[in-house]
Amino acid sequence: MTTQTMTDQTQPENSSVSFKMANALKQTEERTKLLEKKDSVRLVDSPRLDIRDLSFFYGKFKALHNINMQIPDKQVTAFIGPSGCGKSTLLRIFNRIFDLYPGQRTEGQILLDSSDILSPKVDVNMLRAKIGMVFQKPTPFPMSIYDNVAFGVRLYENLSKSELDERIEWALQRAALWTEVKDKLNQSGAALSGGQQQRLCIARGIAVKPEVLLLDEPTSALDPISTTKIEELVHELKSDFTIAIVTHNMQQAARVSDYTAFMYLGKLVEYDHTDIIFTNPGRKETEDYITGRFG
Ligand SMILES: Nc1ncnc2c1ncn2[C@@H]1O[C@H](COP(=O)(O)OP(=O)(O)OP(=O)(O)O)[C@@H](O)[C@H]1O
Repeated sequence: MTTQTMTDQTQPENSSVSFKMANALKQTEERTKLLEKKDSVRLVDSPRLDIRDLSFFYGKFKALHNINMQIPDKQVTAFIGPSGCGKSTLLRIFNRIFDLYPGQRTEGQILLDSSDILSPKVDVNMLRAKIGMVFQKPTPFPMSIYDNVAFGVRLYENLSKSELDERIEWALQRAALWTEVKDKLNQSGAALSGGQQQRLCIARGIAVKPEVLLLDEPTSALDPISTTKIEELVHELKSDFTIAIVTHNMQQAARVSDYTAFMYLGKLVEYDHTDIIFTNPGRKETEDYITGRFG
């Protein structure tokens, strides 16, 4: 049934319910057409983020071009591609960090739980509780280990002392840091090693129980042992969270991710299951990149 006939049959002229239904149907039809048209798109079984025709501008410079993809729930999606292709720009859109900078703007939509997170109506603080981010360099706040992890929880929730203690322990356990810090929770987070600091930042990120965790090159400043720990952690965390990770390290993408997106010059060139991207990519550019021929 087309949108038009649906509308005609069910709609008393001013019924907002039928109007919404017709609108939703129209959007679905448009989306289907869009997806059929594009080869750099992959639909996933249970999308957590649905990115629709997303473009991004730094002033007049268009850094991202009409990205269409879905990020699957409780899986790890890696973003790879040569320096400057737009990986970090894309990740920073997901929790609207770009809002902090004048002159940066988006076009298109990103749906989370069927609402557009790019809408001006969205409460950005609440959005950042749902979509947490961990940066390249560990960035513990200048406060104790406990207060670092409690920081976001205190902002968004009103827990009793014992509930907060429980949440801190849970987050540090999930971040595989509890046994190393449980006897020094009041010490400064800055006194931990780089790898521990990054796990502290992950604990801080998950303490508010976000739906999505964004990791922007989380191991690039770490030694190999800490890197392995974070990679194991990423694998563990996907049972609870949807994870998107930007990495320069292709072995890392191959090891930790279920899906991989290859970007080049602000475009999504190819997006597929990680084993397909690394063993049988569909595009020459992807093959050239993963075999080290450029980038
Ligand atoms: N603040 C900014 N103002 C203007 N242009 C920017 C800004 N930040 C990034 N760009 C440009 O946007 C494009 C994408 O940059 P981005 O940092 O997202 O790439 P990337 O793939 O994450 O690179 P890298 O792997 O080196 O971190 C590049 O051309 C970059 O020069």
